[in-house]
Amino acid sequence: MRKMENKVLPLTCLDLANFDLLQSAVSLKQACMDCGFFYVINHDISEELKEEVFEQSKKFFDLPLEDKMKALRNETHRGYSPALEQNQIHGDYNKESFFMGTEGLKDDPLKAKPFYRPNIWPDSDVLPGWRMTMENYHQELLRVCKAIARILALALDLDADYFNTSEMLENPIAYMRLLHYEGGMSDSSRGIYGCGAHTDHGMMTLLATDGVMGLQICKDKDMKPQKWEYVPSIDGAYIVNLGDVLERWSNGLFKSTMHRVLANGQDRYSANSILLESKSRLSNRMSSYMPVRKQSSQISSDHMFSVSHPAIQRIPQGNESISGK
Ligand SMILES: O=C(O)CCC(=O)C(=O)O
Ligand SMILES: [Fe+2]
Repeated sequence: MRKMENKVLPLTCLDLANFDLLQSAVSLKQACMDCGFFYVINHDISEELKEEVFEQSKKFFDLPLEDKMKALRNETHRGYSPALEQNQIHGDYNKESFFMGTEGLKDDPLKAKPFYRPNIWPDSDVLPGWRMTMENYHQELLRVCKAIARILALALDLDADYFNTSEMLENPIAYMRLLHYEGGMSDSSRGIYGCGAHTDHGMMTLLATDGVMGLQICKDKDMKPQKWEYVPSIDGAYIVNLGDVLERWSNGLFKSTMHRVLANGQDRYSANSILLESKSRLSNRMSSYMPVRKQSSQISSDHMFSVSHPAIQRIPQGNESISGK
């Protein structure tokens, strides 16, 4: 088995209590261009709620498999996904998960769309209060995502509320996932990981873990040999990473960085929320988004085509200042 590298990566910390949004945007821009991973603090999600989520999550995963299978994941990607069902680049090892998404409100035409269908829940007699805790937490994560989106918009030289419109984040497609990695050891030589190397597909992901180390990122996937660095969890902070949607919109300026989870023999629990926005999924991308020329090698070759958001036609590069609006 290959020796695991223990290097820990220092990351930018975005403080949502900082009133100087432009100052936040400047340091966030640098973090987004560097690796797209950062921490967020002063988000106002209570520790009690987060602890309750992890407790309830553990209760669910501790249920007998036959009970968990009653909430089996359906075609709209909601519900329970047993271990070894999800294969990414290499097989994920002993990872089980539970998915929930945003639901359309009563009489909302969006309700008919697959991304807004009803969730699947464990039996409330078996896990009382479970649904309410998760719905509450999901709303809180969305609130934080929207606050981060304002600063990301400023970092892209757009209006702070650019993403917070009814077409975009006011009706977001947002999934929350509870994850449980059950013991086991990763073995790179056999391609066995807690979670194989991947980038996230959405706009951004917010992640909380139970503190057991495992998440690693690879800033340069073309470097040989690849260098993987640990991203530890920090008390009171969430880990945020940008996904492929934002990398495309920004013409590759902002990074959706490859990451994976190593299993180190211990059980590990995490919860993440992946935020998409509604328009890119519900309408034809090519008619909504203007195709632009690729910017040198900034866009990875596995992207079929490059689309940038119409408003993001020219993003200040490197040291150029952000004007704010
Ligand atoms: O569990 C983790 O720490 C991260 C999992 C992850 O990257 C994902 O689910 O996309
Ligand atoms: Fe991920």
